[in-house]
Amino acid sequence: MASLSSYRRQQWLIVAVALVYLTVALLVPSSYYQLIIAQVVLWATLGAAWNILSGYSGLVSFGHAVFWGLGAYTVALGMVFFNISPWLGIPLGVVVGVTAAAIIGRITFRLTGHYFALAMLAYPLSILYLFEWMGFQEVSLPIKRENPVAYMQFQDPRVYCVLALVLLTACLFTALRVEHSRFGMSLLAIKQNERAAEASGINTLKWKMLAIMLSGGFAAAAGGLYAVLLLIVTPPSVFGVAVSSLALIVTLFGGIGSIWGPVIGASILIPLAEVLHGEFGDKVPGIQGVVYGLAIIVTILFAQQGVYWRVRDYLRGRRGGELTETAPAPEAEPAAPVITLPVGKAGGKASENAEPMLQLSGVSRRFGGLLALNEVALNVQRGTIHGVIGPNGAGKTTLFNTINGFLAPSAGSIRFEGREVVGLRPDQLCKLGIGRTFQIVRPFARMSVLQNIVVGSYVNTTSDAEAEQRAWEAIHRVGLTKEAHVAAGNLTTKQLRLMELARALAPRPKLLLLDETLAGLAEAELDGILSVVRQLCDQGVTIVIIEHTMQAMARLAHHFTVLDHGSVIADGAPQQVLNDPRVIEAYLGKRWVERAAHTGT
Ligand SMILES: Nc1ncnc2c1ncn2[C@@H]1O[C@H](COP(=O)(O)OP(=O)(O)OP(=O)(O)O)[C@@H](O)[C@H]1O
Repeated sequence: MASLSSYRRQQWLIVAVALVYLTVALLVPSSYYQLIIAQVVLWATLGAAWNILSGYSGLVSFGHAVFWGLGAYTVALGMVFFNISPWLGIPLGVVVGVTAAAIIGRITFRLTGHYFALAMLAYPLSILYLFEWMGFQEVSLPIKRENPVAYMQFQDPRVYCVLALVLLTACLFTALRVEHSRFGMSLLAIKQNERAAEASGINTLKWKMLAIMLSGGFAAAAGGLYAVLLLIVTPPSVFGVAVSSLALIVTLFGGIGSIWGPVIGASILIPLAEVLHGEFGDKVPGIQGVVYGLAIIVTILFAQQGVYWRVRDYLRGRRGGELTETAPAPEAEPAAPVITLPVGKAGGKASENAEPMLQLSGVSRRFGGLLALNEVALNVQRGTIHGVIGPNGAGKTTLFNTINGFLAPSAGSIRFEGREVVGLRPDQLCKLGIGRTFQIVRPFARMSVLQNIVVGSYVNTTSDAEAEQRAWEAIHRVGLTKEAHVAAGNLTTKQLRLMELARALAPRPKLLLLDETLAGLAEAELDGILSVVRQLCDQGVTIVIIEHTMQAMARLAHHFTVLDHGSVIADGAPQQVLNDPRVIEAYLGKRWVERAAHTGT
């Protein structure tokens, strides 16, 4: 996590930027330019609100106009029908925006990727037609000459700049708080790999719901103020595709996933588009669209993550790839964590009569007509390394997915420490003590090794300091202390594997599922990882490992289970299993079994 000083610096920077805007707004003589400044700030607020959901969690929304429009219409209709002042109308709009966000999130978070993006597009469009159908084609805010201030109707447009700046500052402070908390780290983890985040104990639905509600609230507030500024609201002007697109464009151009992106994007693009429209709009109608189109092309060609990240990467590249805003490594290493085993002994010596830590019986999993797991029975003894092997497509990953809750078994029972765990979510299983790594390592590339691992240690910790302490423990255990502040994107394959291991260790699991942890490593690199895995077992972590590298497995595992076509075909001590003709046949084919029998090997 970023240090406190970096957080404070950013807070001061927000205040400084707001003051610069205020000074410019006060100095600019023409009310036309003052209105443009107010609009810049409102679009930056919409972009920053969009960023809280889409920038951090990666769930791209093409439909933020729905919140903006609901905020605008709440203010307009409240004033027309109930004489409600915008001072109250805007907070009411926020309530409507947050409620809409909660409903939309609950429905739409079932989807991911481009399905989510397209579904989001449907909301503002359907509401646009609904409002037209209800006869709200053009709603003008009544002019209140008798008491303008009570209805937010000011002679001086600079007052609107001040109000918009207050809103933007609140939104940026909130976004900064999110960015520097377990909330933001959890959203970033979801963005990189939602499944890995769940396996790290993160309740992904909870954080996504919070993000969309915050985002919807700020977008609605900005929409409400926009209605006050323009005094007229039409469905296409507040629910139209152009609104959602602009939120996206200013943020993508300025820098996605950073609080500064929407500010940079809106500050460059909105004045450019408005001034060109003012100067050449009569000769080149739609010139604003050209500006936004060019901004997208420039982003795609020169700065896919946006101007902010391009500049930051350039500056960081000159400093040499280290992340400087992270806290320094503690001078004295934290004491090695003590993991106590409730039953049995650590060190790969399972007690013969002890109840297995993990017990699977009759576990089947169907994918349509394919039986990926067929009545699998498996006992993992506490304190052992249990290898699961089998040819490609045998069902090994499906087995892990059912154990850690990604997939529900079609039949059978899974007991962990005597408790039936079928039906529990991955984050709940992680809390119980089941950790997991993945075949494909997906680090949070821009985050440091420490930050990557802190995400894993949020489970069962209440404070950020405790989470960081646990992350350090995990870092020391896998031997990545020196690399703690290096950006994960700069690690070697071996270091990435160790980091992934540390992330799974951070919540102090009792049982660790390692999915092909040795994949992609050179022969010389294997020993380092193998000794870490052995050490973990010696410290009391029970390990189930899937691996293709048979020699490495034979050196590591105390017990083998072999899967083929979803069924267990052998189970026992490594040597006994490896000489089993059914295993040789599954791996090498019938001819090898005959040859082995012939030669006696
Ligand atoms: N979500 C899914 N939908 C349909 N079929 C699936 C799904 N996941 C796995 N399968 C199928 O189930 C079978 C077992 O796959 P699984 O990935 O568990 O095998 P594996 O032993 O891990 O293979 P590998 O060693 O190649 O990773 C395969 O035939 C695979 O195509």
